[in-house]
Amino acid sequence: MAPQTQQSLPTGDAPADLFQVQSENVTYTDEHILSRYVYRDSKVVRGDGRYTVVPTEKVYNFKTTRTVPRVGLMMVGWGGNNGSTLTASIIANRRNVTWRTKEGVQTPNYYGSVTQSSTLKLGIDEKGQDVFIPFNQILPMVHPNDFVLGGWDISGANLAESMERAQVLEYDLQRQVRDEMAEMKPLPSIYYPDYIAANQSDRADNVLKGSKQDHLEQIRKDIRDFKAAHGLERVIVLWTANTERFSSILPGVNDTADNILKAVQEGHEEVAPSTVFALACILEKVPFVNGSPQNTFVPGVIDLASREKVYIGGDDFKSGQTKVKSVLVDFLVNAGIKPLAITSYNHLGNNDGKNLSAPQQFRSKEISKSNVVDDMVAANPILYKKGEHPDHIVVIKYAPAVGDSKRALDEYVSEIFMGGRNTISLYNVCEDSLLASPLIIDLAIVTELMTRIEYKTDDMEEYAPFHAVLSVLSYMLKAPMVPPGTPVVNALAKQRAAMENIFRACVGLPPQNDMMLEHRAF
Ligand SMILES: NC(=O)c1ccc[n+]([C@@H]2O[C@H](COP(=O)([O-])OP(=O)(O)OC[C@H]3O[C@@H](n4cnc5c(N)ncnc54)[C@H](O)[C@@H]3O)[C@@H](O)[C@H]2O)c1
Ligand SMILES: O=P([O-])([O-])O[C@@H]1[C@@H](O)[C@H](O)[C@@H](O)[C@H](O)[C@@H]1O
Repeated sequence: MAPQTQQSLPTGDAPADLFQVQSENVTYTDEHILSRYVYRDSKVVRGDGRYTVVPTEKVYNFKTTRTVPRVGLMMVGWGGNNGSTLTASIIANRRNVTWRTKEGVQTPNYYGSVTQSSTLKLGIDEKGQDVFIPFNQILPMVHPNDFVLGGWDISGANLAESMERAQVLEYDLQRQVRDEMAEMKPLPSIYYPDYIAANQSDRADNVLKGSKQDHLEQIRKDIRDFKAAHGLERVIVLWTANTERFSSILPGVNDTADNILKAVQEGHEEVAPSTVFALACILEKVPFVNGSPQNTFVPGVIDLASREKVYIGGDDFKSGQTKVKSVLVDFLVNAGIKPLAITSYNHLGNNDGKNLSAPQQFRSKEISKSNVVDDMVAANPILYKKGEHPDHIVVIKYAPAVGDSKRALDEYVSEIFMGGRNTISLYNVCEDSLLASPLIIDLAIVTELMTRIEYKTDDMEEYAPFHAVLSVLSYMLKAPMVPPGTPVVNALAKQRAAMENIFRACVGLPPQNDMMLEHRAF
């Protein structure tokens, strides 16, 4: 069989459809891609210490609208390090701005975005070679260059001032995009001081007055006005504002849709700004994604999103230290190696770090960073008895001098063969915002794509959207939200495979299985 050679991707702008699937199970119309997909799994029946396994099949019919709408991305916390960095980067990519650093001329890209800079295997060619395509070609997706950007911030600084304040991007790039960014000004936002660190108060010069109900109505109006002003067909709202403290879950207050809406009307103190934003979005039929760790989605919000069939997703961008952890622990446990202690320490000096230096805001982050290994540990009862798990320590310290350049130090101590020990130490340094910004792109793109996909099983009369809680976003998130009562998956490879295989199914392709029998059985 011919050796695998580095495959070159199609150059230039891919045609409207880079590929078409020829199958009796796939139909292309001008409006839709229709696929009939046989979902195969195995049903396990427990016996007396033995299992009976029955392979199962269920037909899902998928319908994907092919036309990509004009999409607005409204960020809460637009003037922050992530929001300003993302905005400058999209402008740079859109205008193909180049800039000089000591390493020479730099060109814009979307590295770190799985939709823009990763590939997937389409199949094998006549020589048995793998054929790869850009991930964003598997289904029609919005291109980040086409996002219409806007949003809110409690800081009134324009986006050029915010970019300068963030100190993330090289000056030679900043100077070339600052004029355009200076025209961008965040809308006034909701500010409830006790939800974020007191050290944020000096930024809060761009805040809404009035009651919580007034705030809800204003955010709804902002969304409608933004949509109308830019002729948008779809708006996605994404929280990249500061980490809030957790809200208490209170029966009669935030446990149902009606109660949480009543709590807002009554101005209940236990309703966070992020929750008001989520409610406003749901009522405007606009998807809302939470890039921070707080429990924005109290039960009442999930109830309302389900009732209104509006997508919500979260929590907390999975950008660096946790992303590595969700790969490393998956490798160790699946190799039969038993992590005994995971110590994750990091320090950073940006405003996020400043906010997280307050105990309640740190606690929100500690929770989202600590649960990421639970599914991998629970899946291996050979290594871990029921309820047993590795020591897992999370430390975050604020060191202004290092700015956005987060230092992450991790130590993994594991038990290996015959009582041996293995210690892996990692030192991971990078601009936190350069890790998070591509995730914002992917969260917005995948969320928008999901609004154009419906499914119908043979026992359903009509096509329907997926569950309101978009668990398919989990690859980009530390603490993935899932429909109530369903399993949480944190292992990064599984998360990516799920997203890829769902999109493959929408064009009638089987899940990627890496069996490569064509290269093993001659
Ligand atoms: N790698 C990463 O950067 C990363 C990874 C995971 C999660 N996050 C989370 O993303 C969020 C943003 O990170 P960042 O580095 O951009 O932080 P940042 O502090 O630079 O930006 C947050 C912005 O939100 C604004 N803000 C605070 N409360 C607001 C409100 N109620 N409404 C509107 N704006 C408000 C602030 O003024 C600030 O401009 C943080 O919660 C952080 O924990 C970041
Ligand atoms: O995603 P990740 O690198 O594990 O976690 C990061 C933390 O280490 C960092 O302290 C925090 O400021 C970022 O918001 C992010 O949450």
